[in-house]
Amino acid sequence: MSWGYAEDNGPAKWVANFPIADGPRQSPIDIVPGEASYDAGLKPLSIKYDPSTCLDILNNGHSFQVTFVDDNDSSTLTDGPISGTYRLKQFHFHWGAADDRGSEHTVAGTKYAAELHLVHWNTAYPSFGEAASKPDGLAVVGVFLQVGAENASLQRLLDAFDSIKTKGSQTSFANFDPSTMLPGCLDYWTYDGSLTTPPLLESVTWIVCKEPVSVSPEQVGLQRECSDRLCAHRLE
Ligand SMILES: COCCCN1C=C(N)c2cc(S(N)(=O)=O)sc2S1(=O)=O
Ligand SMILES: [Zn+2]
Repeated sequence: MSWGYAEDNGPAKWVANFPIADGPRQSPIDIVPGEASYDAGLKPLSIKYDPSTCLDILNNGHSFQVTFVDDNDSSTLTDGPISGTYRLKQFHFHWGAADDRGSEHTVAGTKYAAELHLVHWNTAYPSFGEAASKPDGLAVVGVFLQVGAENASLQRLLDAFDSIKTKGSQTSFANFDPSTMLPGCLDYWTYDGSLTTPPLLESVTWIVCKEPVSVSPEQVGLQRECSDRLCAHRLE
């Protein structure tokens, strides 16, 4: 039985096959702004994405994921809390069964409708696979999605959904600029954590944007409706 979000294979059961679930730096967490310390030494994020590195969109069975060419420094994350250059590898979303839940991180207990994760790996290591197991190997930028105005950038992704209905299917997806998914203000919280799904590796510097972006109720509904076909998880 592989991991998922049902009663018999959900987060409470992951520790059986992935003991690191009980580790010291597991994600997601509840971010309590009042308890976060301000670090004047932290720099603003420097994000530079090249749409031509966008490769394909695939249904990995838990969500849909847009993968990028990462054999050069065309799409990178630098500065912020990290040192060195991290390359964009993929982005994906987490959403739930209803508009009032779906995000993985919460802010003082508040859940958002969904959460975007932009996954980058440290070029100090020879490959993504190598980096994924190092304590400073990955940096994931998290963006909360809240229900409101329609998100034109997300619509292009949702339109691509129709061609990846079954688990494991993928289709080419070109010239998408993920920076169109970022909020106007890139203020962030940061902490050392892990992958939020198995293998739960404790290799992620989390960079969670304070400002959410909007999605329309129809778009969240479409994402949810498609999630049945994507056999994506239901957080509750
Ligand atoms: C060699 O590859 C091992 C890890 C591969 N990945 C597996 C995940 N479960 C995963 C979860 C991620 S999340 N939800 O914490 O961003 S990113 C990510 S991932 O880095 O793409
Ligand atoms: Zn994720």
